[in-house]
Amino acid sequence: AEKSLLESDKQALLDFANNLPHSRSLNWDANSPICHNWTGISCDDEGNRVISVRLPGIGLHGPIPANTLGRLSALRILSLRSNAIDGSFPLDFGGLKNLTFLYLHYNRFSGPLPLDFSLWRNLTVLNLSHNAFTGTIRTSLSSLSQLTALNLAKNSLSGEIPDLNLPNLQQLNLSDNDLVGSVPRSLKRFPKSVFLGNDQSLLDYTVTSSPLVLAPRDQGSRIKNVGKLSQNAMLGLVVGGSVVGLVGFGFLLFVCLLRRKADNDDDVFTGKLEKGERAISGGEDGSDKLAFFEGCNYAFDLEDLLRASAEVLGKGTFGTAYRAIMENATTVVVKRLKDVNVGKRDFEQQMELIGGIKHENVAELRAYYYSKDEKLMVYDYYTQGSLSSMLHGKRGENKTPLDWERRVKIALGAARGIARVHEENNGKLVHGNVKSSNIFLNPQNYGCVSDPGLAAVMSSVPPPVARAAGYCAPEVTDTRKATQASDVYCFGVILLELLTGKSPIHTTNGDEILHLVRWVHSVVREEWTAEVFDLELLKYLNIEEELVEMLQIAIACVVRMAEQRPKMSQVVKMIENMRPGEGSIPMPSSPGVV
Ligand SMILES: Nc1ncnc2c1ncn2[C@@H]1O[C@H](COP(=O)(O)OP(=O)(O)OP(=O)(O)O)[C@@H](O)[C@H]1O
Repeated sequence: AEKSLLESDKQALLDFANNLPHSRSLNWDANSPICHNWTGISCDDEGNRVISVRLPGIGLHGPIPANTLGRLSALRILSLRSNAIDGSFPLDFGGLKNLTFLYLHYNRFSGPLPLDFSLWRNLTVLNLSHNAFTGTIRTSLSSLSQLTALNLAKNSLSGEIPDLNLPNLQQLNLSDNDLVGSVPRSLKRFPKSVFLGNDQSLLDYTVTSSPLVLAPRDQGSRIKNVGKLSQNAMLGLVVGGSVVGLVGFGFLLFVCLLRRKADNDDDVFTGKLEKGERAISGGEDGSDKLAFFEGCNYAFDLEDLLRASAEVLGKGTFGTAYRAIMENATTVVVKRLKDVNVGKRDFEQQMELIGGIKHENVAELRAYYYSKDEKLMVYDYYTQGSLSSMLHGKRGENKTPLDWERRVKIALGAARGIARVHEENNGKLVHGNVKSSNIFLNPQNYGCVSDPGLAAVMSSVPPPVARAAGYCAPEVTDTRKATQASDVYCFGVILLELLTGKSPIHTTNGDEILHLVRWVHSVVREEWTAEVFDLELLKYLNIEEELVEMLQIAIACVVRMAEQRPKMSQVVKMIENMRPGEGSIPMPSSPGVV
């Protein structure tokens, strides 16, 4: 049955190519294997269905013939950008229920946008810019809860912009249309540039500041009542606030504590922490205290945190990370969690579990804080940044050259760290968020994993934002439930990042989004193995064998069937075997000892 599905996909593509003139020839030979040889076509791992059609700049001209591409019911990626296709948006695309990326920009499409976008629930990126679409922007776009990028620029769309409720939307462009009215509330977080080239009235709004900065005015009257310490905190925050680019983290905490303070009159602040003291907070209900872990050498408490100035490091799946610099120059990372759905007891239990992991390859949780309104975690600050920023650079900066030796150490360390996490809780703890922005370097320059076990306290694993989507094991896309096997998959993606130097989801010249795992598979399948590797690595001599060996380990980790993936402890052994010398490095703390 599967073969016949592929056969009908093939027929649909032939019908398409035979009925739409194109100035460049396609090598779509009915007798050659479609998944391997046909330009622009890729299939799923089993080779049963066509999942991606990419035909940019082929010189396609004329309308898309009806009942052709619309029959590719397993299609996830469709790119026909930069052609000369005209006519209206094909009605039969409604059958492409799995469509995730749709690129039709730089064509001559005209007529209205489809009425009902809810047909494409998985749509993540939609680019229809540089066409001649008319009519209104559809309200039904709101049903695309996965949408991260929407580009409708350079069309002739008219009317008002509907209030689109798209929480995951990160990129928007509606410029150069004939839109009127005002920018709806939901889109005021985007800069004015995305509305340029429409009616002037659209530019008359104030960009809403980051929703992070809590500054309720009515708190002002309470400030007088909080005594000396808090006045110091105020001072701290004024100083912090005067530094450009710093957000008043103190203020943030301050406000939230103030609220508590007003609610119950306990003293909010504990005294200084004795070295090594287990300081799970002294307050009556303990709700306002930072809970530190044993052996923590930090001499700071909430009061110091209050006075810290902080900078937003980034927003992640589970919340926002801040770099907080204390007055004594201690720098920590504070993670402010959103959507925690467990009670205090369960939260504490999970934090104790995570904080109890003492291992050189697991970033240590130093302290945490739980109150009704605020859940915080405190980590060391890693000055070198994450593996992600080292490999891919933040906006082109920060890129650290990583030679092969360093990459092997990072891979090995991260593998050991994840394996250690998997031993916790009677061998049941899942990391749940393995990705290169959660890998740091320990003092010996081995990889070190951060952020384990958070999924357990969160309401649900949110749909991955585009950046994280490349790590998502295929089964997790449906189940939304991370497992140890899905951690192994994510680790495999990190190995691929280390080998290729590419991001798990990367764009090619023409804004198209490629999925690293699929890309590697397609290249390896066609036996261009050498082309897979990071150019920077190819300048080192005599490492080819190790590169290929590591590639094999990576591919074993990202196999589609979860039960066929190796266990993390086996992955550690495989990497160690590649490097006989590495296996003998003693581990400072034996697993399980807290
Ligand atoms: N302890 C740390 N030291 C230095 N940088 C950090 C630390 N923890 C996080 N970061 C950086 O801060 C940014 C935001 O981190 P955060 O963990 O909130 O998001 P993320 O890693 O992108 O996603 P997720 O929430 O899914 O882990 C990332 O670039 C991350 O690498």
